[in-house]
Amino acid sequence: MTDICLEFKNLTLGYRGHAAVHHLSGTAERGVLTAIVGANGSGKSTLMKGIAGILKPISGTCSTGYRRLAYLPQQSELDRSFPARVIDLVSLGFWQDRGLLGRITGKDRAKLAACLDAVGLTGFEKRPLDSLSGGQMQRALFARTMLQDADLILLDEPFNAVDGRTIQDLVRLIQEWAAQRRTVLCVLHDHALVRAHFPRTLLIARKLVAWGPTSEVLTPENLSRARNFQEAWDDRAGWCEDERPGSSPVHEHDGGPKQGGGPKQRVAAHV
Ligand SMILES: Nc1ncnc2c1ncn2[C@@H]1O[C@H](COP(=O)(O)OP(=O)(O)OP(=O)(O)O)[C@@H](O)[C@H]1O
Repeated sequence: MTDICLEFKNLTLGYRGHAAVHHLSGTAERGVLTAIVGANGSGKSTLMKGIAGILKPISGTCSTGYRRLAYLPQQSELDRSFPARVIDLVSLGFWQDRGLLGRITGKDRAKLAACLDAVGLTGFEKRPLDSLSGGQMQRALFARTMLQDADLILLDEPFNAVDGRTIQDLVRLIQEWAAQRRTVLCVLHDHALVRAHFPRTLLIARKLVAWGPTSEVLTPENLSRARNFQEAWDDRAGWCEDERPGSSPVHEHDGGPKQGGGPKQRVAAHV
């Protein structure tokens, strides 16, 4: 039995016919902690949405071998003015087991208390969400993620506007998840943090630049290639930049997988 949790085959994702992530192929193994790195607009969140099934592929496939998925979007995509308390938000982690109106059992309450304790929020149960600091909110969202008991966890910029102490605590939790054989993909901008704590990295610039051991991916050469790809990108294009008029025939990503033969990857496309 394979230990692959995720497999991309020539995956292209985008919006209204405009591709945002091109021809991604590779695999992620179970229990591996991977950082997703790239400039603003390089397609990191688009990739997360594709894996979560929120965006359907324009072409290619994203196949998954996971049992349960937990997806934590960027904080900017969350509405904190919703009149709810910490306990309401965290209890949503039971949704897959209990449904929205399901009764929470005594055992569930003990689990909930343990998760709040693990993120340092014991005593915050009744606090309204709009009274939390950014770091406290992120801790509550991590507690909800823990309750989901997912084997594939997607975190989109979880450390934005979060202080060093909170980052340290949350990184420790992420490492525990990986030690429990959960697969974690985490979008990050801080390369020092990635080098220190994330064994694997996927570097993206609308297409895969490199994917593999972090020390082999975050090289000056790969980062410079990523910058060049990104700068050359035309957001209005509906086709691959490798196949623009004048180089080879144009395709619109609607005829199934067609390889766009870009520059060769320097690192094997699997983790
Ligand atoms: N809902 C949408 N509709 C149309 N285009 C979108 C949508 N969301 C993202 N895009 C475009 O897709 C491209 C990739 O965006 P994406 O958000 O995936 O990048 P990112 O790497 O996550 O950026 P950042 O680091 O700024 O969060 C961008 O050109 C963006 O404008």
